[in-house]
Amino acid sequence: MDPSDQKHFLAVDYVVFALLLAASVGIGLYYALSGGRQRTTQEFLMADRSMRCLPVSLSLIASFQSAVAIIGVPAEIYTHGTQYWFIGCAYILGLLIPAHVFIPLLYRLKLSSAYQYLELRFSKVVRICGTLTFIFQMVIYMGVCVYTPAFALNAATGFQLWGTVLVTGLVCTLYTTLGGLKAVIWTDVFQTLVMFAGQIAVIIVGVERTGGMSEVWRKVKEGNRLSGLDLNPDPTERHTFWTLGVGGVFLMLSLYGVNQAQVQRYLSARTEKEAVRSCYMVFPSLQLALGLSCIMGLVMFARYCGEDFSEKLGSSSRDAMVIYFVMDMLQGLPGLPGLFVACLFSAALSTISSAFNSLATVTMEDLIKPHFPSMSEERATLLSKALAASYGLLCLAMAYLTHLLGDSVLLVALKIFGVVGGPILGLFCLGMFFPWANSIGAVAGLGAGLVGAFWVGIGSIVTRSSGAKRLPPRCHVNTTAVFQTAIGNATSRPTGLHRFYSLSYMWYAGFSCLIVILVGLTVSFLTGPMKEGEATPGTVYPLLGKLLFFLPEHMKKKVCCVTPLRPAIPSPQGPGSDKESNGAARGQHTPSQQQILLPDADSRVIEHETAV
Ligand SMILES: CC(C)(CO)[C@@H](O)C(=O)NCCC(=O)O
Ligand code: NA
Repeated sequence: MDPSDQKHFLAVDYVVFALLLAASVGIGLYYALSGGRQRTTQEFLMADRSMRCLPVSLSLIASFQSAVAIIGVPAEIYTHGTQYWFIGCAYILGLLIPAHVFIPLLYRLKLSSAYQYLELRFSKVVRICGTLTFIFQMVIYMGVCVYTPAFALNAATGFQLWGTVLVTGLVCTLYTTLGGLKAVIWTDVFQTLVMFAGQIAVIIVGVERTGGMSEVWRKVKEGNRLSGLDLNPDPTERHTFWTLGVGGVFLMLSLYGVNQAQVQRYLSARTEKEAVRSCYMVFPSLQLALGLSCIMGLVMFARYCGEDFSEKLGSSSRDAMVIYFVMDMLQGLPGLPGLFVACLFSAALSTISSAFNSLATVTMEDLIKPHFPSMSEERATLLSKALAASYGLLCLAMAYLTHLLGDSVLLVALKIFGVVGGPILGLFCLGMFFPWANSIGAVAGLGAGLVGAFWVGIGSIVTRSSGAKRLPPRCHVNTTAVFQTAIGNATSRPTGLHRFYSLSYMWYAGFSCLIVILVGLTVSFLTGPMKEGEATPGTVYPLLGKLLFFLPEHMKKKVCCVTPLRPAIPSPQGPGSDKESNGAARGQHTPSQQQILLPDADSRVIEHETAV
C-alpha cells in the first residue's frame, strides 16, 4: 500500500488500545488472587460452577464472534449484498434446540468435558476420538482468529504483523493461565461490550460522513445491495435462505450445542435454569452483532459505491478494505481509531481465550486424568495451567499456517466449523437421539463423516468452486441487470464431482452430521444394536417420545426412545442402573461413571427438580 495513504495512530489511540490489554490482564490477575486463587481444577476449568446467567450469556456470544466476523461480515455484505443476514433465521432453532435438548441432558450428567458424555453413552474409544477431533478443530480455528486482526491492521495502518500476533497470543495466554475460567468469562463480558462500542462508533461516524441515513439508504438501493429472500433450492448456491436458514442451524448446533467452549460455560452456570436462560439471552445479542456487521457493510458500500481498492491496497482482500474504510472514517477523531482496534482485538482475545481454556480442559479431563486417576489436585491444576500456556504457543504457530492460506477469513472459519464441527455434532446426535447406536457404529460414523466432509472441503479448495456470484461494483441499477445476465450466461453449471465440490459450505455441517448418523446406524444394526434401557440412564434424549406426544402412553411405549430424561442420580432401585451393559463399553465406563455421577449430586438434583 502507498505509505502516504496509511492511517496514523495518535498517542491517545495507543492509550485506548493499551487500556484494553491492561484491563484484560488485570481481570486475570484479580481472579488469580481472589476466590480460591485458582488452586483446584474445579475453579480453574469450571469456575466453581457458580456463574450467573448474564456473564455466561455475554461470554457465550464472545466465543465464536471474533475479528473474523467483525471484518468478514461487512466484507461479505459489501461484495455480495445482504443475503448473509438471513443466517439470523438459523439463530432461532440454533439456540432453542441447545437450550431445551443439549443443556438439560449434558447439565444433569454433571460433566466437566462434553466428551465425557461420549464415554458414558458409548465407550472410552469414542470419547478419545471425539476429543481429538475437537482439539484439531479448535487449534486451526485459533490460528485464523489470532491472524485476522493482525493482518487487517497491518494492511491498513502498517502495524507490525508478527509483532501484533505475538502480543495478542501472549496477553491472552497470560490472563487465561493466571485467572482460569472465571477470568475468561469476565474478560469476555468486558470485551463484548468494547466490541459493540467499536462497531457502533464506526457506524455512527460512517453514516454521518457519508451524508446521513437517507443518503446511505439511497446508494444502497441504487447499488442493489439489499437482497430479497432467495428461495433457490440449489444446494451449490452459496448463500440462499435454505443454506443460511436451514444449513446454518446445523452450524449453530455444532457450535452452541456440543462445542466444549460453549458446553463448559453452560456447565459453569450455578443452576440448569441459569444455563438455559443464558442460552436464551444469546439470541438478542447475536442478532445485534449480526445486524451491526451488516449495517457496517452497507455504510461502507454507500461510501465507496463498490469501488475496487485492490490496487491501492496492494491486495485484493475485501477484509483489508474493511479496515481501510474504518480508518478512513475515524481519521481525525482522536481515540476512535484506537477504540476500533480495541474492538477487533476484544473480539479476537475473547475467542482465543475460550479456545485455550476449553482445550486445556479437554486435554486434562479426557486425555490425562483417566490415565492418572490418583493425581493430586495441586498437580492437576498446575498441569492444566501449563496446558493452557502451551496451547497459547501452538496458536502462534497456527497463525503462520493461516498466513499461508490467504482466503476470505469468514469463509475459512465457516468451513472449519462445518468440516470438523459437523461430524462431532453428528456423533452427539447419534448418541442422544438413537438408542440403537453402539460404539462401533459411533466410531465408524465419525470416521465416515470426517472423510466425507474433508473430501468436499478440500475438493472445493482445490477446484476453487465457491458458488459465489459477485455483484457488480457499481452504484447504478440499470447496469446491474445487464451485468447479471451476462454473468449468468457465462458460467456453466458444474457437473459430476465438480458439482459435489461446489456444495455450499453452509451445508457442510448438516451434510457431515447426516453421514455420521446414517453410517453410525447402519454399522450399529449390522454389529448388534443396543436396546433402549441398555445405555447409561440419562444419556438418551426421548426424541421420538416427544415428537409423538399426541399418542397415548401405551402406544408410545411400543415405539422406542420414550424413556424420559431424568436427573442423573445413581439410585439403588432405579431402572437400568449399572447392571446394564453399554455395548462394547461394558466395564470400561463404570468407574468413571461413578466418579462423575456420585459426588455431591444430591444438592444439584434438588435444584433441577425445582427448576423443571
Ligand atoms: C458463528 C456465528 C454464525 C454465530 O456466532 C457468527 O458469529 C460468525 O459468523 N462467526 C464467524 C467466525 C468468527 O467470528 O470467528
Ligand atoms: Na470473540
